[in-house]
Amino acid sequence: MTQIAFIGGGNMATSIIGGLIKQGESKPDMIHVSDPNADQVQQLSEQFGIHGHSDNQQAIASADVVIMAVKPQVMKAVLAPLKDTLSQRQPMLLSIAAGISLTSLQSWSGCEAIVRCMPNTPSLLGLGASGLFATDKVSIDQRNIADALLRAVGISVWVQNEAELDAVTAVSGSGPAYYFLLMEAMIEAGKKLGLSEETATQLTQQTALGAGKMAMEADVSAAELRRRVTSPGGTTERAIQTFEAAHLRDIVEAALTAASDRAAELSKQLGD
Ligand SMILES: NC(=O)C1=CN([C@@H]2O[C@H](COP(=O)(O)OP(=O)(O)OC[C@H]3O[C@@H](n4cnc5c(N)ncnc54)[C@H](OP(=O)(O)O)[C@@H]3O)[C@@H](O)[C@H]2O)C=CC1
Ligand SMILES: O=C(O)[C@@H]1CCC=N1
Repeated sequence: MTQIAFIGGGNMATSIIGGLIKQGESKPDMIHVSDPNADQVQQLSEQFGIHGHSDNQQAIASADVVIMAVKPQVMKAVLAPLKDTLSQRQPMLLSIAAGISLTSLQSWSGCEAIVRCMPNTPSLLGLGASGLFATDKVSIDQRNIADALLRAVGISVWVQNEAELDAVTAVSGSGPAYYFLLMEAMIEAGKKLGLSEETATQLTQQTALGAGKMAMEADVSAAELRRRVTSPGGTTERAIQTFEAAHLRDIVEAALTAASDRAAELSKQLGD
């Protein structure tokens, strides 16, 4: 079975480790994690029964796959002391960092087989959405391993060129935050209309879940599902008119463009 090392044991690593174990995709004994925060390492080892390390070198010592789950800003510094070992051992490197290019990852790690991936936090529940892109040095077997790792926590989609990962970041990487923002706003508005916080929260959460599930399961578009809620001359029509008058679609486009631009900017700022 594949030995996996996570460098960085934060939010995303926790989500993916949880998914891998829950789905039986990996045995706890085959997973190593390293993080400077000793409490975090202890918590992960206790929760999942995996090997915890404070030293990144120890974590990667026998890894077939090294998953880089640190913030983009520290990626170069984290890889520098590992470069000799990685160059010599040549595991597959899988980076989940926003906006760190394959060229930078290759030059900082010395690895040849590299997969860039953009997951999202619902991976914790097995409901993640990940975009992946691989160098041509990644073998079919390694590609299948990367795909299986991410499919253990949701769906995986391979993109055709590296630049598309910036768009994936904007749509699904950051996407959960947009839905949470809308939920925050609906709960606030519900309270202003007289509901208790608890009731507004319950109704908003269940409505988000129901709408998401309907969109997934229906054989018609989101636009058609929206039309079916919208009675002519009714309440939804008024709300939708209000959103359209405030140019919601333009706002969404501007927000996603800003996220995608930021991913590209990070790659320029943090690259060599
Ligand atoms: N959060 C999200 O929704 C998504 C995040 N990503 C990407 O995932 C990556 C991780 O994000 P996220 O999990 O949210 O971030 P977190 O900050 O939760 O996790 C990063 C972890 O790396 C640790 N770390 C810092 N320095 C080192 C080091 N030298 N060696 C080992 N570990 C180290 C941090 O420790 P400490 O806190 O002590 O510094 C922290 O625990 C980022 O690159 C981000 O772009 C991708 C998709 C979605
Ligand atoms: O906000 C970020 O930069 C990371 C990448 C996608 C989600 N979180």
